[in-house]
Amino acid sequence: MELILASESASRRAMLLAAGVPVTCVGAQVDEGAIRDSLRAEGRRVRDVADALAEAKAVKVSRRHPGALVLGADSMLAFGDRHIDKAESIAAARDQLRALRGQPHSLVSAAVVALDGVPVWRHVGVARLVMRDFSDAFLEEYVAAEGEALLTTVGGYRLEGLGAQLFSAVEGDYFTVLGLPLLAVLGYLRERGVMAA
Ligand SMILES: Nc1nc2c(ncn2[C@@H]2O[C@H](COP(=O)(O)OP(=O)(O)OP(=O)(O)O)[C@@H](O)[C@H]2O)c(=O)[nH]1
Repeated sequence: MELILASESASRRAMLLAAGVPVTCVGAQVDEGAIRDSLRAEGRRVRDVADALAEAKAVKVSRRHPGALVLGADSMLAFGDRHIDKAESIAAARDQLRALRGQPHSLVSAAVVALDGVPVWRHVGVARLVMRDFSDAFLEEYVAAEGEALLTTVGGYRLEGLGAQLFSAVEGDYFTVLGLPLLAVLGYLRERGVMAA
């Protein structure tokens, strides 16, 4: 059975391919902002919003690919009562990192698998990260070194890269931080016989 990744995330695609899961990537083109705003207005938790976005992506793409398992995903930061998404500018990313400095936050990555337009599996992974109280000079060097990459990730960091220098502690699943609760996804694919058990 073919697995389709309803995501344009290079990190998610790379994780699955590195784990030996052949995937075809198809962008979902979902209006994430509309879904996010309406659920936030209802006071929904970050994990529920991420789950709903992952479902919307998986279901939309699976309607166009009957018979295929379609994996959708979404990652967001929970910081106090704030829901944090990808920054829209380098200045905003810098401000976001300054706000997160010296504080704990959670990175939530939701995954939903859909088949023929119906969700058939879901999992939400949560990792807890503690950002060290780095200096302003460090922050400027980091922002200059990362540049546009700051806009491609939900926290403005790539843990597997320079982002490692931002943290004093990371608790939970490394893959969840990178954008996918990969171990849970692999477990499901084995259950479905897509991968050898
Ligand atoms: N490489 C890397 N990517 C990260 C890290 N933290 C978060 N991300 C990425 O941040 C992005 C979160 O944005 P999302 O809206 O969930 O996904 P997207 O990249 O817009 O892609 P779609 O699934 O098509 O919506 C994802 O691509 C995650 O893989 C990290 O530490 N390293």
